[in-house]
Amino acid sequence: MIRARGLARKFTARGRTVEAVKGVDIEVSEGELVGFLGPNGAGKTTTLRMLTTLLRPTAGEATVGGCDLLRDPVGVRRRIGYVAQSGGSAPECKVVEEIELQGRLYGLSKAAARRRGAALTGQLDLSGLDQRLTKTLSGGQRRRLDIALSLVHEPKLLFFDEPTTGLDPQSRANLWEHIRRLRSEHGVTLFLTTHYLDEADSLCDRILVIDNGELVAEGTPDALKARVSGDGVTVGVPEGAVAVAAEVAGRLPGAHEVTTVDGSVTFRVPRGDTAMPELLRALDSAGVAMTSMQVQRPTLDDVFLTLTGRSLRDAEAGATPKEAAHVA
Ligand SMILES: Nc1ncnc2c1ncn2[C@@H]1O[C@H](COP(=O)(O)OP(=O)(O)OP(=O)(O)O)[C@@H](O)[C@H]1O
Repeated sequence: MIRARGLARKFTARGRTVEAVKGVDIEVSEGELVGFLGPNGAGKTTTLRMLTTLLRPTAGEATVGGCDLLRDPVGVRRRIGYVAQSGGSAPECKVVEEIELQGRLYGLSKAAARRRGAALTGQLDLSGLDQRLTKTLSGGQRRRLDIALSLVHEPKLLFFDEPTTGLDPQSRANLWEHIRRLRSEHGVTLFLTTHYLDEADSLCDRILVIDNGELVAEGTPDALKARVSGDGVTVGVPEGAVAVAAEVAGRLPGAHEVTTVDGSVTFRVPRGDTAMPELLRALDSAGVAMTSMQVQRPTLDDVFLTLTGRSLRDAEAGATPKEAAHVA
């Protein structure tokens, strides 16, 4: 469905050149739900805008939906849907009118546009809202309308930029369900960008991790997490016993990354659950009473940290602000 080789994009603004995407290879098969994960400013939107023909690459090539990105952009556009971060509905238009208008723009007859509008409002739980002005919709409802608009021409490949940014937890969960159904019930292949770890983890079959315009990893959420060496363990002990507890923890087979913070010791071991009884015995022999204990399976943030040396959240905090002007 998507095959990109060495896709790159530079921006030059006010005499400064930014290499937003530095030559990425992307492969997405039919029926996959693939996430593009990275901090703010990593190059996700730029890549998506290139793959959807909105921005010309400065280097590289791609086929999208079977059409060549550079030689047949119109063919690409016919075969894909794109839900942009900002959405695209007109505020003073009714929901159903907006969908039907989109259908007409894609060349459907009035009757066919009406049928498509009815099918899409049903599919995306918008039936009861079809006479509402789009400006009165909630964030989640507007997102569902954006999806409906992108599906009018029945594309088999949908690009989705930050699907749930700005939504409350309930609307996010609801939107995730709709995204899953697009694939399972309607056979749509999905490529979405996100900087939410939980979103990538729960929704995607496969994740591509991008940082500073380069792909730094790719795999299923589980395979990526397996690249982090072991479970994280945090053990609480009385203030005066932290140094002894750290020494005891460091002697466990395979223990590494031992650190101490206030009244606790954290470290990694290959298997947190099997290390626990041994740690308890060893602490007991050293005369240290454990006050709390937590074992954490690796998260995607641990993956990002392992790969880049920075936490995804820190990377977000240090992101470079976007230039105001687009230099295409
Ligand atoms: N039109 C532009 N002019 C100059 N620089 C740009 C332009 N668009 C993007 N950039 C820069 O390219 C880099 C990648 O931006 P991009 O929007 O692709 O990141 P992103 O991963 O999508 O971030 P976000 O999660 O915030 O949407 C950033 O450094 C950004 O400032």
